[in-house]
Amino acid sequence: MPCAPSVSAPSASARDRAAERLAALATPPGALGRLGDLGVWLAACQGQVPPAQVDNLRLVIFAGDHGVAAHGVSAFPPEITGAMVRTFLLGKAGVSALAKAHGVAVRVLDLGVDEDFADLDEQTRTALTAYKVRRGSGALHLEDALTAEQTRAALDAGAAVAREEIAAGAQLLVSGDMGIGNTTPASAMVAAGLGLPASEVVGRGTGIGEQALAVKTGVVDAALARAGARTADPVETLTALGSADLAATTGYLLAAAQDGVPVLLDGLVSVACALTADRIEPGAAAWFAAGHRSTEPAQSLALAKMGLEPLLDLGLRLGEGSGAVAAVPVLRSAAALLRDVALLSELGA
Ligand SMILES: Cc1cc2ncn([C@H]3O[C@H](COP(=O)(O)O)[C@@H](O)[C@H]3O)c2cc1C
Ligand SMILES: O=C(O)c1cccnc1
Repeated sequence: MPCAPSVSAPSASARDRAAERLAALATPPGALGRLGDLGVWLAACQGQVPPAQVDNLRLVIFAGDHGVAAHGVSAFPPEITGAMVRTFLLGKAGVSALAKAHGVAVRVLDLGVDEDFADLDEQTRTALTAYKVRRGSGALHLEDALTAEQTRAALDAGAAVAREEIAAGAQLLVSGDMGIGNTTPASAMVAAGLGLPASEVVGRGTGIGEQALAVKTGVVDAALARAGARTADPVETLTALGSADLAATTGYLLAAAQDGVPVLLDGLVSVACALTADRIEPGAAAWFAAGHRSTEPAQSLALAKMGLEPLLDLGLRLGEGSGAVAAVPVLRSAAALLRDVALLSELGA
């Protein structure tokens, strides 16, 4: 029987050679700061020095609805999820503008939106819903978000999508999220992974006030209590506390790490799923860089647990992949510096 793919580390020899090249550039030692470190990470992921410029970047937005959204945890109604999916298809969302500016390909997939998109033309609807697992996910404080079979199907779907993008030439993958209420399951997954109470992880999402924040905190604590000891297992955590879209995102990020393709992480959902991927296969996080710091406490806590320092800190709290895509020019800057700067030994001084 073939073994399931597992995660190997980025190339230590490419990392060492890249660090040597960085130290030998015609710049004062350390002058490139974190751009230098980022270039070294990229070279280690690619296994080549200098690293190739990152031209082929792909964002996949995993969309889904969340039963918990009917329980007062978001500032917006669930109908926005489907409306935003249509906006991604039109190329008019926040992340669409950023992706256009930075040459990032965007694909949106419905893993669990609570509607059937009957108004879309057949080709668009077929592509959008090809990996759909269910309509909406269970309200995590009251019932499991998914069945075990649905969790497996969603993890496999995300992995298949990552492999399609890699086969099409992706040099770097980004995950995006769309789903009203999704910061609640994402916070619960971080609380489960880090062993923290809701009060330490929960944030304001789309901009909820004090009252809704108290409701959201209570919901996450109730969900953690309901899941109990199952939170010790990352796949069980997805079944109890996640959703179809979050499980697919986890499978996508894990497959990127297994196949040795680097990832720029986005906000809370992306990072909660990255943490879960790293719990499933420890070492996966070595393939991830943090695009930005979101305003959600759980995102910062999960990044710290994975040892990742965000490239940008702009007060962004959008999701969709926006913070990762905004960091793409930083990544390209790092690659350009390690590729195109002369060596001090070549100066002839
Ligand atoms: C118009 C609009 C566009 C968005 N794009 C991303 N989100 C983000 O906000 C939601 C999560 O926050 P919460 O858990 O508070 O609902 C998700 O849909 C996420 O993708 C949006 C939210 C709205 C309203
Ligand atoms: O951190 C995020 O990515 C985030 C925050 C609020 C709403 N949606 C996403």
